[in-house]
Amino acid sequence: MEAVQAQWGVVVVAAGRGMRMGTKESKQYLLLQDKPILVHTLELFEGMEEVSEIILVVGEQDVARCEAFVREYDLIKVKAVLAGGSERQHSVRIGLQSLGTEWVMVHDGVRPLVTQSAVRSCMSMAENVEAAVLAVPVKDTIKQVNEAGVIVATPDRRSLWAIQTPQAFRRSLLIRAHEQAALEGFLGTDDAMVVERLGIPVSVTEGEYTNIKITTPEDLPWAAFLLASNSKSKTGKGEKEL
Ligand SMILES: Nc1ccn([C@@H]2O[C@H](COP(=O)(O)OP(=O)(O)OP(=O)(O)O)[C@@H](O)[C@H]2O)c(=O)n1
Ligand SMILES: C[C@](O)(CO)[C@H](O)COP(=O)(O)O
Repeated sequence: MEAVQAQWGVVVVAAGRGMRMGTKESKQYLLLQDKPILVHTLELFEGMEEVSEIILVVGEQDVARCEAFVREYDLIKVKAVLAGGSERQHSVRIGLQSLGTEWVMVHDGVRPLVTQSAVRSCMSMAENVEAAVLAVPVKDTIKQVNEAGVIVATPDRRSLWAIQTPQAFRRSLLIRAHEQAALEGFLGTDDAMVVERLGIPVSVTEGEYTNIKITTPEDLPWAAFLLASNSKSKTGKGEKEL
């Protein structure tokens, strides 16, 4: 992997309500090791020398408490905490408008387990090709199923990847793609989609299966376990158990 050359900005989107998690508190504020999931995510980017600014996008009702987190956890790279939109894509667009760097990543606030080395691979790839996303090859056989619950197709697994964040782009490209999508009323579930539809290639960088998006209740114990394993490997205490 080539070294990352540029200084990067990150939009961390965390304005969702977490309907699939079903908790009263939005999932990004649930605690793991006594710290909100969102703070774990922010600290990962705060600690990277290639990252110079972070824009945090949250629910309107959560702006004040997130500004308090920024102070409490000394997140000096967080330049603004903004109120997001009704869809993830709207939240990204709002965040992008406030970033000043030539290169940007978009990351889900609820993916706290991404590693700095995976982020670096993605940035490095994007600096070469303009647009790159982290992803992992799917391990299961995937079926397309109709409304009656009957299998209608089995796509070739060798071409299937599960897409993660961060997703990394030259900022001007991503802004143009989002403006076009907004103009045409296109709504996708990730940022690669808004770029792909312009006919611009987006490259996949192989990431890690542990970069889970905390989405449903069974993800929480798994995330807690992974976080504990990360802390152990950092201190060297977990080697025997592995
Ligand atoms: N209007 C929205 C919707 C989602 N997100 C963020 O996008 C990320 C990925 O979305 P997802 O896991 O789908 O989160 P939620 O929308 O909160 O979950 P759900 O779909 O279960 O309601 C999350 O960090 C979420 O907070 C956002 O910033 N603005
Ligand atoms: C961007 C993303 O994390 C890629 O997997 C995901 O698409 C966003 O969340 P959702 O679960 O699709 O709403």
